[in-house]
Amino acid sequence: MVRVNERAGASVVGVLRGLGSRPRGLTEGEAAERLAWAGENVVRPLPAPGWAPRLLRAARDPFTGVLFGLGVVSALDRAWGTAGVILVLVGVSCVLRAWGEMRADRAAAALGRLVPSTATVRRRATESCAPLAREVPVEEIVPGDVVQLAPGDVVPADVRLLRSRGFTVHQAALTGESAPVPKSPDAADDDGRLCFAGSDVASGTASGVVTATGAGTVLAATGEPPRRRTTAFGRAVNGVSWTLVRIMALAVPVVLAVNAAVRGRGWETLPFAVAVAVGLTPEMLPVVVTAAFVRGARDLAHDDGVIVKRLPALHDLGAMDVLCTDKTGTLTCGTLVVDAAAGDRDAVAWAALGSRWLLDGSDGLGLDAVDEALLAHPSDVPEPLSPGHSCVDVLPFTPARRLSTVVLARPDRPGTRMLVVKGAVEDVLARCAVDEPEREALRRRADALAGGGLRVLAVATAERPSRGRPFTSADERGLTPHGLVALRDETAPGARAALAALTAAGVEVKVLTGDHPGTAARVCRDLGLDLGPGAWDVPDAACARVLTGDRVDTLDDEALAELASRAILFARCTPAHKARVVDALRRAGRVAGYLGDGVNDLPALRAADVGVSPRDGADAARAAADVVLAAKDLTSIGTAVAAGRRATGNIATYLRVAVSSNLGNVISMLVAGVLLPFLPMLPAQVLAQNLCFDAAQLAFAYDRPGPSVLRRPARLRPEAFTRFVTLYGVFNAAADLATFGVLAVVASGERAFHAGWFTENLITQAMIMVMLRSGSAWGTGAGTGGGTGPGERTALPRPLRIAVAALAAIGLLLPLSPLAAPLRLRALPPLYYGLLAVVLAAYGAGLALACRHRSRRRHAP
Ligand SMILES: Nc1ncnc2c1ncn2[C@@H]1O[C@H](COP(=O)(O)OP(=O)(O)OP(=O)(O)O)[C@@H](O)[C@H]1O
Ligand SMILES: [Mg+2]
Repeated sequence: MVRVNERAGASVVGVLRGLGSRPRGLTEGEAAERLAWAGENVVRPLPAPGWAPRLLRAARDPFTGVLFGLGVVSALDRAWGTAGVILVLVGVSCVLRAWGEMRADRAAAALGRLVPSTATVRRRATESCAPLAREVPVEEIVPGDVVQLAPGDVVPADVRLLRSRGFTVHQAALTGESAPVPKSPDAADDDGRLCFAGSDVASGTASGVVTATGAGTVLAATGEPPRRRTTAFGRAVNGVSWTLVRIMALAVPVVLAVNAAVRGRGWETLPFAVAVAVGLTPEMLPVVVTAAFVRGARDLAHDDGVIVKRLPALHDLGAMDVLCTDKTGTLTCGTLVVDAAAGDRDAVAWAALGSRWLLDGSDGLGLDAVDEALLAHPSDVPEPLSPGHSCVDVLPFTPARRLSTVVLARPDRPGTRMLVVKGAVEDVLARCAVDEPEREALRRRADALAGGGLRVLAVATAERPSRGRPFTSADERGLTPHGLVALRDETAPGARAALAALTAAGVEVKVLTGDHPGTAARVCRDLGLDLGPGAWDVPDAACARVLTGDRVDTLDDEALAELASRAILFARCTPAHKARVVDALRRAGRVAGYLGDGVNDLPALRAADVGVSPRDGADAARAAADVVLAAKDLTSIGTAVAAGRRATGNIATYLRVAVSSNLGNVISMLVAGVLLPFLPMLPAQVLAQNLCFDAAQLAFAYDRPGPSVLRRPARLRPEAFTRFVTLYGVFNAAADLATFGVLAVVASGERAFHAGWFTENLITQAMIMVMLRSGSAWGTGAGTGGGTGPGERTALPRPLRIAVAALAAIGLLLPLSPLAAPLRLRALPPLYYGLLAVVLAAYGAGLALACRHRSRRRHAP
């Protein structure tokens, strides 16, 4: 029935007629009917991928690539046993990875649904009723609905504009382009008249008729939105993966060369060399990662109402070492009150007049806290204009302009128009025609008021001859100032404590605001952020801790990265400045979070490693954020950071334990391969052992890391990781070699050797699972290459206790069970177990000593 987008070019009347709608909107009955045939307005850029694409994507990971390569090499060599084992490993790891991703996507989608979004539509109860603007869930929008749009809204469907005022949108979700694009019903082409689902309203207000919903929108047709750059989590996992891949690739030639040099063996050692390399893979990584994230995100949603929309953001939260936050509405309450005594009566009256016309022209939409405060202020002065005047145009506020203008027509002077301009003091004064001393005096007064923590606006007016074309920002010139308006904004309760807690947890806090540096500096000091000595208005040297947007503009990327690391407060920032500062911090190697609630925070929310928005922030801010906080309660960000660190700590524990024991095995296999006349481990045994290890290590997703993990940013650091696994890998190999010695004395034959090593391997693995986890009684191995202080032990959670006990039991009992024969293992003499106990005791003592030594070194002053 209603074909849509191609009608965009038609006249407003034509479009409305084509859609069976009217400027007053649909009736509730019509809307319900249309919902039934058009379906819910759910824009899903791509249907959730099925198994095949997921498996393909899983196969693209570096481990799978190496494993697959090794499998091909084995097959070419006709080593069918090894090739078979590898094939099983590749298959299992791809399936697990795909399954993990599916679970993660479902969990994220379920969490995402907890953050509902709404849109404002104009509808009528019945045909004869007056239209009412009301909020409806975005899913209930139908073609023909008349929607109203204001700054911070996400455009809910494809919309043909009917009316607009200074309307601009970000189309980043569609085009990746971040600058706001103007839209108007009078634009020359379709692109200018249409707003697309998924765009964010940057400034101004508009109403429009919905031309397409759900799968019919351009967003649905375009497919996946432009991908964000690699996240901190992706970088960390890549770093660790490639370290392992390098070791794996090195293992094959080393095994071949050593065997050739020492034993004079040729290519026949290839299958064995391959098995050694395969032994290094941490196959369970994707499963442990998903389980840790899903669990962390569920707990956060359940206990604290914090929604993690992109699961790896949990790692990025834990890894975050700098949090940039906006000020107004985030660190402050955002409920402004006019301070009449501090400002000028004349200015307050003019500003209130401007706000009133803004309200009138926008159906109450698009008013921000400043205008609301002015409207709420009880007027004690007469109207500055005689009654009967009307508003003919509006140049709305944008964070880049920092001012707003209403254009009024006066009945007493028909040929002229009156411009009423209010905005940031610097920006308004720059447009005023006054002599230097007066300008300077106003500026000084504004600085003094700002220094007291007040938000200050300047108000100015001008008369212009009326003319045919609309007024533009070029007309905001030669103004006459009317003085200053001062507004009070209390700091948010709990903000000081929350910032202190973040700082104590190793997260540096920086404030990025569009406000005056004086006002912002005062708020920072009130919240306990140390800005150092010196005044904000002395550039650079005196106070490097405060930077303004103007100064940011003069710096190249390198200089900005350096200064941004030192500065605490960035004032008079446009949205672009905020994003540039966040980018600079990331370039300087920091993991940067951004906390913000408004349209002026959107580019920065997208630029950050992790974007955080409060639930009552603008729709667009919530849509752009990775994490949505329950309320304006800043303490919950600390809770979310702790959850992120816990999840990362568990992943790191898994990696450390899995890779140290695997590396230990590789070293032992290398040595044993040279010493023994037979293979130290058969492919089937490698697989059985891997399966046991993998199953047991899944329990790490349910570990509770020690408190030290929560004390500083938790990052997977490839270098620290490599050092750690090398040290404990060598330890592990030493225990293996001691066991080989024991076996040489008490056992004879291939099967006994394999059985002896199998038992020792599983028990040592159980031991390091207990001893190398963070928060263990042996005081080591914390989070991510870090260390646990003395007395920080946390009890072994139940899943881990069961896993460890089962692993040790299988190690002891399998060679005695009926499974021993198919695995080509054999029972061992009792003497072996006695001697093994001695080896294990020595290994345990050695581990404990090494752990203590490491942790003492870390905690040395
Ligand atoms: N409705 C408004 N009308 C006119 N000027 C405004 C209005 N709102 C804000 N301003 C001025 O523009 C400046 C920048 O506003 P912007 O919204 O970018 O940031 P902010 O609200 O001050 O701070 P934050 O970035 O911390 O949210 C304000 O400091 C104020 O001087
Ligand atoms: Mg804000």
